[in-house]
Amino acid sequence: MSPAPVIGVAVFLVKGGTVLLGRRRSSVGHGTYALPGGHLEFGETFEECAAREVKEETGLHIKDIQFVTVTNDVFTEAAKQLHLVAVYMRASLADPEQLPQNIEPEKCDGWDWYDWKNLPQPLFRPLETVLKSGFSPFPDELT
Ligand SMILES: Nc1nc2c([nH]c(=O)n2[C@H]2C[C@H](O)[C@@H](COP(=O)(O)OP(=O)(O)OP(=O)(O)O)O2)c(=O)[nH]1
Ligand SMILES: [Mg+2]
Repeated sequence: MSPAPVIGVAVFLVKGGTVLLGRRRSSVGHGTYALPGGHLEFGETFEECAAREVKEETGLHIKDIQFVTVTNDVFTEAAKQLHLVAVYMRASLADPEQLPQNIEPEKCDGWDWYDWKNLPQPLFRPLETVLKSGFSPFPDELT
């Protein structure tokens, strides 16, 4: 039988015209740039999951957490079949001075801020899907 779809929550953490990205070391999307995020746990709201995952992966505290968009991707070429629903949230730093730390180096090569108009390549496929749809995490006045 096919495995059940998995629910991920990913966060567009924005600062000026930049977003926080890290290169994945996980088997799914290894070597691609992705947003901080992780799997929704039982009983969590999307906002709770976003705040928890960003804290666990980068040490950063976030605020103004809002739902922005959702993707639905099926990875069939991987050894393990994966159907991924990702809920994207947007947030900002609770303290603009706080710096990201690479708390889970086995999962990520490190975090950095990237200009939205000049993103690194390759991007994690679900994130690529979001971009291709024309989505921007920035309010009109910043783009
Ligand atoms: N981190 C992250 N995950 C994403 C993005 N887009 C997307 O579909 N996802 C999906 C992939 C995963 O199946 C799911 C969770 O992300 P993850 O692979 O970082 O999971 P994780 O190990 O940090 O989570 P956990 O099992 O510790 O809770 O969300 C994205 O841009 N960033
Ligand atoms: Mg993660």
